[in-house]
Amino acid sequence: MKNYIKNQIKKSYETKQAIYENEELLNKILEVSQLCVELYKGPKKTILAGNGGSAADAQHIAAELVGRYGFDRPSLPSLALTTDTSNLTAIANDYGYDKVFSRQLEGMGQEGDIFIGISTSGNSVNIVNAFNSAKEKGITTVALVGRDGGEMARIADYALIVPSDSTPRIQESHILIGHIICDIIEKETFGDGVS
Ligand SMILES: O=C(CO)[C@@H](O)[C@H](O)[C@H](O)[C@H](O)COP(=O)(O)O
Ligand SMILES: [Zn+2]
Repeated sequence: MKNYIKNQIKKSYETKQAIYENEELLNKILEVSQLCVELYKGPKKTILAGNGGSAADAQHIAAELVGRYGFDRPSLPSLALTTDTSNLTAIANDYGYDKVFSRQLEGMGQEGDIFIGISTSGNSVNIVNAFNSAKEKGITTVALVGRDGGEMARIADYALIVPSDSTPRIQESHILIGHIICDIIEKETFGDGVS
């Protein structure tokens, strides 16, 4: 059993090692971070969404920005579309679960915002629909995904694909990438920058 636990940990750090060695993915993480830094120079916001564990990741990342990540500084506007149960239940009930994020994005997204959709498969239909709504509104789309990236990676402006086929291992890397992006945003916007 202890070996089983050690094997899970090994798989987790091997996935992170694969990211560490993937220059293309590292460049994309940097590109998305810089995009967010530019966004926060104006009155724009990041918007996030995901299902299940990825819903928790969306909320976690939004809270790092609105609250604080590493040090005290002014709040950065960020919205997780997974938190308002009245919106979620009404939209799911009246239009279907596939519309829970796209409908909110249509109401609350503004041109120039960035929408980050989080999914391990890259094929969650409610996020794919939200990407399509985002495009119509002039909102930049970022797919934080795994496996082969799925439909989301195909239609997003930027695709960060964790090189793994395991849902939990992908999720563990998603939050690592989310933390790195928040770290860069905070340091570049309010600190001494990132060298
Ligand atoms: O956290 C986990 C599994 O680790 C689950 O809650 C998982 O997020 C859910 O099954 C999601 O519905 C999966 O959706 P997705 O990652 O394919 O978009
Ligand atoms: Zn999970």
